[in-house]
Amino acid sequence: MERIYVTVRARPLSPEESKCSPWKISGSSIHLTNQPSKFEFVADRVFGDECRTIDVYEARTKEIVASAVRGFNGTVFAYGQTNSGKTYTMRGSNSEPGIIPLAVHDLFKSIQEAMILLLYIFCQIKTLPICGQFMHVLLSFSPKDMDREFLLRMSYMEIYNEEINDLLVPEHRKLQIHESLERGIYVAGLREEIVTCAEQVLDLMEFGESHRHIGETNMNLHSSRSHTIFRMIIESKERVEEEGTIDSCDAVRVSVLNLVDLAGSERAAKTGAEGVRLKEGSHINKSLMTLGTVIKKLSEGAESQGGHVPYRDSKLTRILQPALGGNANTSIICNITLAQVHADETKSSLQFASRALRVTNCACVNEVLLSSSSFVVLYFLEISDICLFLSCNDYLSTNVEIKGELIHSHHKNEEYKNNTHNSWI
Ligand SMILES: Nc1ncnc2c1ncn2[C@@H]1O[C@H](COP(=O)(O)OP(=O)(O)OP(=O)(O)O)[C@@H](O)[C@H]1O
Repeated sequence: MERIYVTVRARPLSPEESKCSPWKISGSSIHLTNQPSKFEFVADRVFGDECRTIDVYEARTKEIVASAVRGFNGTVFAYGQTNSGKTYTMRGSNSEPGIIPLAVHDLFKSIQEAMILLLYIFCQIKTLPICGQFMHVLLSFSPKDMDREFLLRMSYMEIYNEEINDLLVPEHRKLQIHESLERGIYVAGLREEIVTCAEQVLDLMEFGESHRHIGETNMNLHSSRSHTIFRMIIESKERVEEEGTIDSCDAVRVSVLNLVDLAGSERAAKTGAEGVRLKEGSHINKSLMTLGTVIKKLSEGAESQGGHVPYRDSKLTRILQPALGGNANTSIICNITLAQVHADETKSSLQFASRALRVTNCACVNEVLLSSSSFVVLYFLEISDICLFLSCNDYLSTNVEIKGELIHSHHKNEEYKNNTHNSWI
């Protein structure tokens, strides 16, 4: 069991704003200096306005990415009021890459380093002095991780006015969420593009970005009017001598890495929103309120006590359900501003973050053993759209057989083999 990791990032202030900021950061705590009733919040890390995105990335996301390569699901999302720097943090700019490009580069680098290291080991480099960097890589991979081949897919979707649009295929709009025994929770019809290098992923991301809903408000010239979920699906298996065959007993791992840029909560009085912008703002606020309720319920232990958690009240929480109290390593980056004029909004973002700190998840390696005669599920598997659950009783055993069969046939399927044959790296 591991709790959600919470990082706070404050965006830079104008010289005017910084003269009268009521906030003070010290270490991993932040508090209001001018209130009789003391407001203080302690996070895992608090970054002031001079920090760089790479520092925020290294606080936790880097580890989540490395775990995703090893088969653990991971989710990182940026939360905060409008204009607080969420898109700046997640997507970044040319001069300062965001969490998504940093994670994508790291993902491919981890896979490549593992392969290089394997070669070194084959060459008996153990007898030579090992420098610090190699030692670090060596420690982060077990020998089993090194001798694996990977198949990566990416998808990119937005939730705009409670409708799901595929950003990789702009004509795929109003997609539906489904749940089935075989596939778990999934977005039907969402394109999953097979990718083999970081540049390809970032080009696809740029393409997706150009179709995202962005609009001008009084608070932000380029305000995100939708939540976006950038997703990498990482499938891996042990490298076998004979290519293209499923061994008599193959272990397949599939993990999902979600990098989420939420739209920001907003007050119409401040954004000056009317008409379309007002409608967008009300959808944004409504879904963020559901996210807040889900986090509140989880922080009070509702799920473990059999209580109701309203995941279904918004598309956002429904899609992110596994990351909220489920099988994933999850981190929240809470973007705030220290300006006096937004003190109430910042306080409310920090209250959300403090509840998130009390939510625990249970991440485990998603691996299934496929054998030609039977299949043994080790943990929980989400393969593209197929979910398997650890089975201890008859009901789940039956499902495991159905899903194991599906995965088995998935891998044996000629179309799957042809489509993916040259894409394993
Ligand atoms: N850490 C930072 N350093 C420099 N500029 C920043 C930083 N954070 C935010 N900004 C700038 O502030 C503006 C608003 O940031 P951004 O669009 O990322 O906010 P947001 O929280 O995503 O807003 P919205 O919810 O309205 O989409 C942008 O011009 C961005 O470049």
